[in-house]
Amino acid sequence: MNEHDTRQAMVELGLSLFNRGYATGGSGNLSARLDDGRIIATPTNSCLGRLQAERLSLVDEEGRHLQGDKPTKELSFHLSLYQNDPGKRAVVHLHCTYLTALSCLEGLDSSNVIRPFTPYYVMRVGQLPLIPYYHPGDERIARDLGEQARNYNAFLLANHGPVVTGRDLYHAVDNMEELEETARLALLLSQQQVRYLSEQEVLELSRRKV
Ligand SMILES: O=C(CO)COP(=O)(O)O
Ligand SMILES: [Zn+2]
Repeated sequence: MNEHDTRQAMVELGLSLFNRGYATGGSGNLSARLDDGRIIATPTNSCLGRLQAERLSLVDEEGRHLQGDKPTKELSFHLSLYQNDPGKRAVVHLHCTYLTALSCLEGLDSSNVIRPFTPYYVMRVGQLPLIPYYHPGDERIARDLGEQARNYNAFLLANHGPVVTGRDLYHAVDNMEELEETARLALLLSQQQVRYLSEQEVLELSRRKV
């Protein structure tokens, strides 16, 4: 996608996420890496439902501000994901209700917060590691995500919310929506006897990534 189309996609997807309640108020941020390595990111304190294409922040690979409004305070973790895994071309961070609820629970399995029970969770996300709590904008989020970037395409920030990546913005948003619905189901089923997918079933699904 060229710069113009990326800007349009960011505005369109931000509005769509906002209109369907995945993003509220001024929380969350989006970014996408262009072919030349520059990055378009949502400005800090912006409402994802009211983004303007020409005001989106443009930064270089090192995060130097080139154009537009001041970028998100989470720019460092977006950059760290791109720098550590060239396959990642878009990053979506939200405070969506069910994943954020999950991120506040005690006793989570930090290697994989959601044990697989539906195919698309495995096919789109696979595993969801938990990142310890740090305040929003803390450089340690960037450090931890960078260390694990190659191995995962989604992360859950403890007491905060999810970070999901993709090969473009549409892919990252679709992955995020699948993950949020999976968290909703996990909480809905928390008092029920769930038949989890077997190791063999998970292995077979992980070869069918979408
Ligand atoms: O979600 C957020 C912080 O974690 C929102 O921050 P920004 O408004 O700076 O993007
Ligand atoms: Zn946040």
